[in-house]
Amino acid sequence: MSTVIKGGTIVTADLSYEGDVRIEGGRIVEIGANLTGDEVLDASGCYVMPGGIDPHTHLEMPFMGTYSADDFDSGTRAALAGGTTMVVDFALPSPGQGLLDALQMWDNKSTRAHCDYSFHMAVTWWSEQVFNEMKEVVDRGITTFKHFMAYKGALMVNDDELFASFQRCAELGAIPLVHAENGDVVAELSAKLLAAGNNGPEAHAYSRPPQVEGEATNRAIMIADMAGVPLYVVHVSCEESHEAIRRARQAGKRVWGEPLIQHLTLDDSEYANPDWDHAARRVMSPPFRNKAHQDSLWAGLAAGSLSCVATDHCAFTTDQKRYGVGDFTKIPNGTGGLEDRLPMLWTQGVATGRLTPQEFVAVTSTNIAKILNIYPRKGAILAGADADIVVLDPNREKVISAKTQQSAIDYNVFEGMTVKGLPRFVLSRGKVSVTEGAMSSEEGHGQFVARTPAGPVNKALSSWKELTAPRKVERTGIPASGV
Ligand SMILES: NC(=O)NCCC(=O)O
Ligand SMILES: [Zn+2]
Ligand SMILES: [Zn+2]
Repeated sequence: MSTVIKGGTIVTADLSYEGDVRIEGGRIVEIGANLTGDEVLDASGCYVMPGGIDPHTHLEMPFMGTYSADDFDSGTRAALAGGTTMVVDFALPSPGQGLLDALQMWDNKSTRAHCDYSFHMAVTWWSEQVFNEMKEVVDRGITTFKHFMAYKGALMVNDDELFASFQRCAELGAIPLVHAENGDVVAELSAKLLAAGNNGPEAHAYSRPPQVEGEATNRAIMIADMAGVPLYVVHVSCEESHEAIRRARQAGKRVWGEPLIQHLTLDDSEYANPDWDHAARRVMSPPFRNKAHQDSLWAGLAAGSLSCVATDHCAFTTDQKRYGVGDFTKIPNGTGGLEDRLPMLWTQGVATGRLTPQEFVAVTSTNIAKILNIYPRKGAILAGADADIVVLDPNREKVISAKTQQSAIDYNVFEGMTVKGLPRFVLSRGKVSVTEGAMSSEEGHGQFVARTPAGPVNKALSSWKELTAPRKVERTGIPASGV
């Protein structure tokens, strides 16, 4: 059985050209003119692009006394509906829990996935057990380790733990990720705000000013540099953090920054909304920022100082958000976005001229595939690549509404916004999973994507570090001790 995507414009991270794409056995087998197949998908007037890869999701994650509401069923349906064909979710051991134990939990949950997926492993505490299990985790194809510099008293790790874990990542050819916010300062500011009676959702934003993010980003960059390892900074929301990444990259450090579609398109005026639910639904860390920070993030995507657009999809229902009535620190942190990332980025990025279609592909798919060392199996339209494809119709439009979304929650932070640029078809390893908004995906179709460590950047960096490592100077004729 073969499928041909016919008559579209193929757009990759570096090229745009007319061509048909033939798929067999879940892979792209041929690209050319006038191809034939058993099934034909009409892509005329559309862009044929690598399916989106969302490198940052939290599906059915235990967090702040509850579980995020989208699981691998609804979450990956939402992904596919919006043109995302792979998600990378965070396996999150609770402090004291083994990494392999947590991995087993995530393996069990992910059997419901409709699209392919991989995991990052979180390092939420440090011990000999964690040190040892990191090797086994890498051997199982998980080569990225996330560290929370915030959430003091829960997931946060301190600088000595960061340094130890980063050095272990360097040895294993793995990449550390950081949630960069100064958790000590956030805890102090939160307590101060609460003591002053400032307990509404807007206080969440006051407790996490851009400085806490800029400071932690810079600290993580320097610690990674000393450990001799690349660094990936998740949910970069502000100029302070972007500036630290930009400066590091200009100095030759291997650092990637990931803004979220929410931070690019929604701003902090949301927290001033008089409706408590409206504001609380938008509580996430880092919080939404002002327009100047948004401009910085857009500029970073165009300039290449920021690399990937993610969602940090961590959706909680309104009832769950209400755990924090009277105390903003108890509002579960997180927002949704999986279904909306590509259409929002196309509408507000490509249609406005802030990004080219090629840059769109780079920041939604190809760059992260390269960082994760799964390119060109993922993130590419090439013979041999997995047929994870979005056929994007630049003229299809809709108004975003919670009523028609795949996500299990009862609202959408982009509610009422018009998006133009929607999938006509979405294919997951060759399976047509979405046709003009109608779902035909299959629970359990998604497969785990194992990754290999020591990608090109890790290799280059370790060669450089080895070359420039401290070396003892061998001397002859050393004078006698002066004592
Ligand atoms: N971002 C957020 O508020 N929630 C999800 C967990 C995290 O990434 O910090
Ligand atoms: Zn985070
Ligand atoms: Zn996250």
